[in-house]
Amino acid sequence: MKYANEARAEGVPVRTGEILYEAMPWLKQVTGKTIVIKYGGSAMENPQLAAEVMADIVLLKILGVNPVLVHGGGKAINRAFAKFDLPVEFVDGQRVTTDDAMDLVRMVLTGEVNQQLVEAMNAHGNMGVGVSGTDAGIIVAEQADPRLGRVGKITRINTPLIEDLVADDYIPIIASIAIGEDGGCYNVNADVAAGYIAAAIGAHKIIFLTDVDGLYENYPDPDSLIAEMSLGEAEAMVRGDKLASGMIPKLASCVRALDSGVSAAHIINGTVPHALLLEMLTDSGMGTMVGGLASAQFLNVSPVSKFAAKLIENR
Ligand SMILES: Nc1ncnc2c1ncn2[C@@H]1O[C@H](COP(=O)(O)OP(=O)(O)O)[C@@H](O)[C@H]1O
Ligand SMILES: CC(=O)N[C@@H](CCC(=O)OP(=O)(O)O)C(=O)O
Repeated sequence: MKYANEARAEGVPVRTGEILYEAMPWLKQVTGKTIVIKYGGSAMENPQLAAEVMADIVLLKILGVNPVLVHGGGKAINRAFAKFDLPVEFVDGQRVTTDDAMDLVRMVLTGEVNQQLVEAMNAHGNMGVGVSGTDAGIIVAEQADPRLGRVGKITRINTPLIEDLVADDYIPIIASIAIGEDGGCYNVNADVAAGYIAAAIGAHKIIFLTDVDGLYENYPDPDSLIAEMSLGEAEAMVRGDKLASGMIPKLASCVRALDSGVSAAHIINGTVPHALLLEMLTDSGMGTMVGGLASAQFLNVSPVSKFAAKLIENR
């Protein structure tokens, strides 16, 4: 037997109840909704953290959210390229991919990264289903530019498999490989794939988990980290020349998703423990939110303004 006083003396956190309660308004906004989560290779480097991200996604599912995970694995691909002495070259955030390199990219994304995520997620109940974008023709593409080799430009998303998995309460884990209109397969940037998928399935939100705190207007000046920006501001930034490699496809994807009716796009730091939960279920939120607001503001704005922004976003 144990007395209640002893339990308290061991430090039952009084704040826990308040924290759980704080989640209620946010949960009401997202429960039953489909959220596309793009998990980038940069934020997956620590396997322990990656396992925690998978656990958080399962928790969101248990709470009634329908997550659809789209993943990259650029760093793992770079390592494989180094092993086979293949040159790593990017043009506007897209990897130049020869025919031989394509086999390696597919092997790493579908055979290695995808299955690691499935394994980590399914340690918490068998909800995760790993698929390649080629399965059931989820991602269909054609050659983007002959100079990039087998890099795909997405022409279509076939949604039935994703929708069936979600309806059956599974969590799709999708590797960014596309089936070619002309046969074969294509390497598709995972940010781009996530934006197209979010648009095609009519997701409520899209969240990019990366390895920086969000989008910086003048990277890496810490004072230029953007808390909120409108669709118009994001479009202007994509058209401008300030964005560097990794953020070009991410912000362009935010724009595509918002243009297609997704209510908000977030770029957050996936290396912060429980970043997804903090963004989705707390008053403070995290990172950069695109959409729903008229003008860009920086992170040192008062928390009240972020709170108001969230309310507007969720209308
Ligand atoms: N304006 C910017 N704001 C934030 N990060 C930027 C910016 N420009 C370039 N970056 C770089 O983008 C990287 C994230 O993109 P990337 O490496 O492709 O990540 P992921 O694997 O998550 O897709 C950051 O680590 C950072 O170095
Ligand atoms: C065409 C293209 O660039 N494809 C990407 C696919 C993986 C990816 O996008 O990974 P991250 O999300 O980690 O960046 C690549 O080969 O790196």
